[in-house]
Amino acid sequence: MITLRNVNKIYQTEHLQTKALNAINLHVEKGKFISIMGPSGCGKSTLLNTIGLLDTPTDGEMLVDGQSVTHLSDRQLSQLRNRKFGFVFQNYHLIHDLPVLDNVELPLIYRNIKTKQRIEMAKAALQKVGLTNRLYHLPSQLSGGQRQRVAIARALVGNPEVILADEPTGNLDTEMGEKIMELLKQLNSTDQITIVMVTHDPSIAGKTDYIIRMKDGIILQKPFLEENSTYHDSHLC
Ligand SMILES: Nc1ncnc2c1ncn2[C@@H]1O[C@H](COP(=O)(O)OP(=O)(O)OP(=O)(O)O)[C@@H](O)[C@H]1O
Repeated sequence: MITLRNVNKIYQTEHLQTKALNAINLHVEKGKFISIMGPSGCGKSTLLNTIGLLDTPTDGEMLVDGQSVTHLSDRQLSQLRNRKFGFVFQNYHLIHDLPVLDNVELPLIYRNIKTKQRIEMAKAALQKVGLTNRLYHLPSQLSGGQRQRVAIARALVGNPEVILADEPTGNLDTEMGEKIMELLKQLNSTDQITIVMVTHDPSIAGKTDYIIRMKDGIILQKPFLEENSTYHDSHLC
């Protein structure tokens, strides 16, 4: 579904050059739930944002459904991004003065969907995350776990094939984190949504199909699950 071939990402500031991604080869297969782990600054978010077409590689090739995206215009990239991906962040990224329903509707406004249909789609997404009783609450009137559910509903509302989640349980206590993880697992297994998730929590990562371990911009280790199978080799080119 998504393939990175020899992808590098170099950030250049006035005093420092950082190789955030160093010759990354990776294939994300449809329907999988993958986690990315590694120390702070090793390139996890950069990798996630590159997969989601939010960051552009410095060089290397990226394919989405077998088509190279390397030479797409910004407009083509943002259309593909909006259609294909839903994003979930550690800090929820909700708009504070908009009620839950309006927050979830937002991505549909960019698709020129009419109001009535937008409301129906947003309500359906909120039903999937179990929040139909909070449609008109403001984010400040919700718990952390509920805010993350709203953010997941917003990611789901456009029917994405892939959810990219950057530490979705990072601000939640263990119990809430596990509930969010159950929800993501359910979306993966029932709705066949591919999920790539950055996490620092080994117990959360252990519930995913496989773990990509990074250090200094490099994919360090092939997935530890099924250590002796050929399965992982087909995922990491
Ligand atoms: N916009 C930027 N400009 C310059 N350097 C950057 C930029 N974004 C990231 N970096 C650098 O690239 C490296 C990788 O950053 P990234 O955010 O991907 O790491 P991470 O593994 O997600 O870290 P954390 O776990 O702390 O969130 C870091 O050394 C960081 O300082």
